[in-house]
Amino acid sequence: MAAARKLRKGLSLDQSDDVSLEEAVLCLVVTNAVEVQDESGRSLGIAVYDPSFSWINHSCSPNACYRFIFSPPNATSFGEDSCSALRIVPRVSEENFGVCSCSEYNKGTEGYKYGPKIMVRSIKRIKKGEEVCVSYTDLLQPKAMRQSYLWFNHQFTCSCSRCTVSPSTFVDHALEEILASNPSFSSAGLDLNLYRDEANKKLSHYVDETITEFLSVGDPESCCKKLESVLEGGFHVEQLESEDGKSRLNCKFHPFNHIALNSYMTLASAYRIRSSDFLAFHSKTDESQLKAFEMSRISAGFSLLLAGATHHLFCSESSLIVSAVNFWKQAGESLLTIAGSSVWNLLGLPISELSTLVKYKCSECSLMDIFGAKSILNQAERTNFENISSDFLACVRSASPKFWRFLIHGCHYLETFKDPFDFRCLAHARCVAEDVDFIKEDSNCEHHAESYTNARTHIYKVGMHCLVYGVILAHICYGQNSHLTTHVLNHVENFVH
Ligand SMILES: C[S@@+](CC[C@H](N)C(=O)[O-])C[C@H]1O[C@@H](n2cnc3c(N)ncnc32)[C@H](O)[C@@H]1O
Repeated sequence: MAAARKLRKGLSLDQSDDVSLEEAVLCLVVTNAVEVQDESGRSLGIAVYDPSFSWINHSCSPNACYRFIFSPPNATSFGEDSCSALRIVPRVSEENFGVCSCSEYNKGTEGYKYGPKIMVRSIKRIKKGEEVCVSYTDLLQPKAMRQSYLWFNHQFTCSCSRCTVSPSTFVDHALEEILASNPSFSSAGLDLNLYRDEANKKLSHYVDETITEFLSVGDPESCCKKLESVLEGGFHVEQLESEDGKSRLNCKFHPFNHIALNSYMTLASAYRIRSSDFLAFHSKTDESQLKAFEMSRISAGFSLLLAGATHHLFCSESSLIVSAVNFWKQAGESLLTIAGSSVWNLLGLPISELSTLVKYKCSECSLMDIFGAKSILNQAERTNFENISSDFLACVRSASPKFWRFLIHGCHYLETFKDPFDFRCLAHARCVAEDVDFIKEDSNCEHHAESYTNARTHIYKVGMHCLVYGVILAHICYGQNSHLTTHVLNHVENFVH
């Protein structure tokens, strides 16, 4: 703004041009600014980078992504001091009228002092001459929501291949999918498409309100109740005329529906908070430790379901890799927290069992052998990523049913899934544990100890696979030295040693 005023003065424009000039500057900022987020995804404000970044257009199926680099490679903390160094300081000089590019800020001894660098990386093969695009919006939203966000925030209508293809892509269809849980409705041959929009709008509003209330008031228990009751019980769309009078259409979200995905994310964090609150506000009796453990289990269950559902979508739309990184990482961390919990002592498994656990090697894929030599990252570049990906999925798919029921015991909604990767049987049949009731009080019984050992081994195995796979994806999106890659590698190494 200062530069623009100076320019106006230089051009001898009169004061009446003030408003339009200031508007023009604000438009320039709004058009070209990007939200800067710290390493944990917290918004720090907006910044305008130089044209090599701000020339990049949006696509809902982008071939590149970006990240911010905050500190020199050896500085890891983000405390008070580094925060003050992150203030974006305007600089005015005669030549450039105060427009200071990020690359300039990062030069020389002042390097990294005034703001984060931005780095753009390809996430797909880009042919010579092909336009490089990033995403300006959340790619796990259905088309109408993406379009409305882009219109209100950037004033354009996206006409990328994902938005214009007809019929819509599998992912866009899936993100809005609802299921009729009313058999008479399905057999009447009525078209569910007619009700999809109405149902999605109505429920999206309710779920958004619940999540907003949770974020502002911070009552995780009420949030869990509300979200689970919508996910499990479904909802009524409207009264339908049928031959035998009026019948109600009862709908449920498909697990790929964007509202369901959003709810899983919220439920995973609400259960995590409930678990730590429980330990903080109750005396450390065996009972309260088991209760807190139950909440951590369910949180991990939602994380794993979210990762499984997103992976399915990612297989059709590879630009969802950025979401996949976060969800696999989150699922891996929650599972390893469960595997390393001291509560297993109460279930008859001494903590010493952990050392046998970490020696575990996967016979079906190389993912478990990598630590020691961080060669998987180089391997991921050399070998076919699809092979690594399908080996990984085969492993976690075969191991998950061996602990899934243990993990989700006590959560009615999660009990409707046979395992976190099988979306065929869906909400129709409840797959409640029939064989072993894992959480029994007589936990010293040999039979249970054996079941717990198996469950724990498989939780550890799948947790490790998820984290390592998350590292591989993070390596593709953010490069070898990214915060995420380092964070995940440290997490795994801490666990192993
Ligand atoms: C950061 S700028 C991108 C570069 C800009 N196209 C240019 O030529 O300077 C953002 C603006 O570009 C335009 N834009 C970006 N992606 C677009 C797209 N997919 N379709 C239409 N306009 C787009 C919008 O006007 C948006 O506000």
